Amino acid sequence: MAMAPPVPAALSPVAIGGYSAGSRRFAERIGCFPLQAPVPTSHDQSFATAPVLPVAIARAAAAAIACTLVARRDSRPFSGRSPRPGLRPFRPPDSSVGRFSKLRFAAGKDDTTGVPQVQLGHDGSPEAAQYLEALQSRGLLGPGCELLSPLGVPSSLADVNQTGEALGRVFALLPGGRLLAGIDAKSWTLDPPCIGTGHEWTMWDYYMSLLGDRWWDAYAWEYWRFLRPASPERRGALYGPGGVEGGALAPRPSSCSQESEWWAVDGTADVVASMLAQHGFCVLDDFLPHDVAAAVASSAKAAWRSGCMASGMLSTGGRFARGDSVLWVNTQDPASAAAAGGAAPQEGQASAAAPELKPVLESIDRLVGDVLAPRLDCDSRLRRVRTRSHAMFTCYPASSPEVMESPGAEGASQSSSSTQSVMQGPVLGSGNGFSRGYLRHLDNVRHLDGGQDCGRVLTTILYLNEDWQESHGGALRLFETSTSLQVRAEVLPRLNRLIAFWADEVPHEVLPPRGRDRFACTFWYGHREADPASVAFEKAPAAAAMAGAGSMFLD
Ligand SMILES: O=C(O)CCC(=O)C(=O)O
Ligand SMILES: [Fe+2]
Repeated sequence: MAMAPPVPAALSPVAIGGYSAGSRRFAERIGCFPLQAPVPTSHDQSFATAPVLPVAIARAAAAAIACTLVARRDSRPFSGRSPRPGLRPFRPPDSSVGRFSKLRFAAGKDDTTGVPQVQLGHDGSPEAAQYLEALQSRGLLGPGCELLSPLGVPSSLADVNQTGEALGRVFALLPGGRLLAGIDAKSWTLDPPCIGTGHEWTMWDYYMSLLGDRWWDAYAWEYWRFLRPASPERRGALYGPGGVEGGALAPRPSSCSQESEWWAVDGTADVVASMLAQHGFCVLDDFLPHDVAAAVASSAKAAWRSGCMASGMLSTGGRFARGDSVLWVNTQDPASAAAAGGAAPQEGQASAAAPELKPVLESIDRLVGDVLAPRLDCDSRLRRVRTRSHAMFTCYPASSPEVMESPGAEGASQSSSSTQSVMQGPVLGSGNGFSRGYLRHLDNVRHLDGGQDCGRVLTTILYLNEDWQESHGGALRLFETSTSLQVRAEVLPRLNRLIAFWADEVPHEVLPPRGRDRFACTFWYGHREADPASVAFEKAPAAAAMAGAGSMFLD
């Protein structure tokens, strides 16, 4: 077997975020956010300090979960206080409790409209009718749900009925063609506002604690019911004529001969800034000279091949939501760090001397500090920026052959035309209860009920994948903030493409890549030094940019 190439010095891990296994399990169990990122003490996944959780919160959460579990064991509907604000257990009418233990998912997709369609079948029984009416009356059927037969009339669906299994009374055909295992829907279902709120992950943690791996089916059910493609007007405004991806793509003037930093030229810079202001994100192709981007891409690949990337971890401790592997690389110049008070990189840290990262940093800093900040001066967010994170390299590994061959993969690859790309979703990537992309989230949940401000203001991502086609999946799907699961745009992770978006305003999801590893490098601009892995941002609009900000790591 060929030897993996050596890791370039520039990519030796600084510290890879995460929590000690014990504290992570604890956080997962009670579904609470650790309040403080622990300071890394070594270069692996373990940190010495466990996250600090106020005892009162921990006890309250544990008690609420215990109460729920007891309620379930007794087969009584959950009647305790909801442990998660925003989580409202759904209770079907009493007569149907216990009857819908086999909500069955099967294959289905809509070929014509591009609107994700969930088709619901049932056995025609009064209980099924009650259940579906209850869903409908609570607005829980979702916009794409369609009954396969009128209530009271059994739905005929030959291939589902032929399985020979005892069917439940209600079953669902989801887009993507994947046959999902049944979930127990007897005591609750999710409320649309839960999806994408600050409590989303604690809620899914909670469901996981009840359902084990089957939580994924619940997620898929909710996702496909409520996913809405971008409206035609929105598509026209964001995607450009005929384009299905690259929303708010900054137009590179054909007259511009400048290869490097063409986006900083006056008129174009105005367009870029106004895209961010108008849409909340902007996309720049050919962001760097090609050889600079290619060098970063090959470093990322080398790091992945040499095995020095570690599993991405949520600050909640949950692992299920993301399928990437991560490597943080220090971008701080050792000399200036030392001058700023001895915050020199520790053993194993890479430095700003990393030749392939230096021009990247210079360009991204220039974009944020010289192009966006002065033009968006009235936007208080950019004025607050004082720090920039180190570089976070990510790899979302190619889906395994089994996933590739599943009906879901087939369904999704057929959907590569513009109207149907929206049919791709996380269901395709699921396996062992984990996502192979990164489920919908915000990079900063500060606006959301109970959300904590992690300090991130602007997310910038440089994509590193040559010849990436739509059939490779892996798009960054951006959602509207106001409406649950309303798609805003999709962006393919093409080499040398940069996307910038507001960390607290644009919910997004990474769709699972197909057949190819997907690489990217992310930097966050923040308003305080405590943001993970941050350093002072020299071009910071804030008057008192933090000098020699410390390094905290949390991926
Ligand atoms: O790689 C991407 O496109 C986005 C990754 C992401 O959302 C994250 O790391 O927070
Ligand atoms: Fe993100």
